[in-house]
Amino acid sequence: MGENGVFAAIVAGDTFKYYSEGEWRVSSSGKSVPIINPTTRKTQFEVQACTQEEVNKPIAECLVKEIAKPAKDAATEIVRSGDLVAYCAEEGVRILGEGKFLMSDSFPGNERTKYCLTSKIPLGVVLAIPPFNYPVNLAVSKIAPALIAGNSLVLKPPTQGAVSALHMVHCFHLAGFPKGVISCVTGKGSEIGDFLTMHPIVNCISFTGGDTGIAISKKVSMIPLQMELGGKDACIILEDADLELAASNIVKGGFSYSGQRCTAVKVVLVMESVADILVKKVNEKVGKLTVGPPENDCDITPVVTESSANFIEGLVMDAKKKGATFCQEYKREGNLIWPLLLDNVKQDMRIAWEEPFGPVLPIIRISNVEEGIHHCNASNFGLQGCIFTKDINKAMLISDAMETGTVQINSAPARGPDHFPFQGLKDSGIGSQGVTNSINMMTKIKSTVINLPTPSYTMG
Ligand SMILES: NC(=O)C1=CN([C@@H]2O[C@H](COP(=O)(O)OP(=O)(O)OC[C@H]3O[C@@H](n4cnc5c(N)ncnc54)[C@H](OP(=O)(O)O)[C@@H]3O)[C@@H](O)[C@H]2O)C=CC1
Ligand SMILES: O=C(O)[C@H](O)COP(=O)(O)O
Repeated sequence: MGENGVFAAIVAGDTFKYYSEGEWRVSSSGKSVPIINPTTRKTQFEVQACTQEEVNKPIAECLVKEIAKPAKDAATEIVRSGDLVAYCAEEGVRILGEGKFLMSDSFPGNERTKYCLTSKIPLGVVLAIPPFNYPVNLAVSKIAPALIAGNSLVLKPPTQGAVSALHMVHCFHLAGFPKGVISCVTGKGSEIGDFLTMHPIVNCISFTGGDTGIAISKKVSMIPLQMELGGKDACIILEDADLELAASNIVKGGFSYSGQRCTAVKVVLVMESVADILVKKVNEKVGKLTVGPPENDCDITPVVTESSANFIEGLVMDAKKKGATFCQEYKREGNLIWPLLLDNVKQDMRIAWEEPFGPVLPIIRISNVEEGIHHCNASNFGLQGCIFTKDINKAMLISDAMETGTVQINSAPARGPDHFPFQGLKDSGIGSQGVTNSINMMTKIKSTVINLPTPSYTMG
């Protein structure tokens, strides 16, 4: 079985290596897969039995390098994307296999002369535009429902994240997707965006990102839009809350991927009577966050661009000038900003309203819950929110009063699991995502009506 000369590098002992990042490698699984010669029915070759981690790593490493996502989170994004595709394939079969049969005499005044058959048909071409923070997962969450519903798809990946997305597209290519079903065009959104979004062959746009989505909505013609835009997710803490649980969720919700998630906790509204204890607990946890390069799997990594870092710094300096309490010293090196909790934030500070998309979290102290609800509802955003209390009755009342697409009770905001509906009110979006909603949104209803000359029940 041995290979000689130029091919020696691709074999380890009797087993062929696998190829990743320009190198021939041996799997950490220590296992191999036999390839049986159909003629002799004996093992002819052995190849590496790669682990799931090794399969994911080529894409995941791009995420680390391109968007500074911590290594563990990058691998999670890839696994999550694979799971989403698998679930979508099943859900598509369920949803698209369904139709409806309606009879005219079930509506007042009609006879049984019409049989209506309805089914779902594809829209045509779906344009998918994901943002930098989930260039793979938020691409797949658009690609999978579009394809299972029978559409073809054009992906315009975020510039920062494009290489990760290209690797993901290659997986679809390797899986044998027919030519032309998926296209992936790269380039700056500011340069090719209008051409794509206003292109006459595009029948639907699924977009995730910032205010750009609002501009697109105003420009495009009469096609279905799915827009997931910014958020200023509020976290309301009542007096009876489990403060340890709340503190853990505030840190996880506010600082994971350095706050660069639309669903990040972006303002904490805490009852004054428990504010000191909560702030102490949150500070202890913030102190344990590691700061540094994504390759080292640090919790806080450089934010995506220098202009993002400058924007975040602008919010911090505005809060400083207007008297916010700094729980940590503000520290920045290049794009790396150390996690910062700002206490006693007031309504006139920009950070009370704007989303930093960075590791900086404001705390507003409130004297009653209505104040918290009012702050949440006064925002132009309405993505998610969360409430911490042990009183489920109160939580339900507050949830109903909050003008956000989702309210989490006793947990930080989050999009997943990916089959849950995900939607924003007001400037946070149009339509609803989640596997089922996306499949439905990317199809049209088609009816065929059979007309009988005489009512069917008159015979016999
Ligand atoms: N609701 C949600 O799920 C999310 C919301 N966000 C929001 O987005 C903000 C910033 O994220 P970011 O990714 O920079 O958002 P952007 O809106 O700037 O970019 C999102 C996507 O749109 C593309 N794009 C840019 N200009 C145009 C255009 N004129 N026409 C069509 N496409 C265009 C970008 O491409 P290119 O990279 O080439 O510019 C990118 O692929 C955050 O502050 C947050 O508010 C972000 C992530 C998720
Ligand atoms: O774009 C985003 O930031 C997301 O849609 C949030 O997803 P997550 O809650 O799973 O991080």
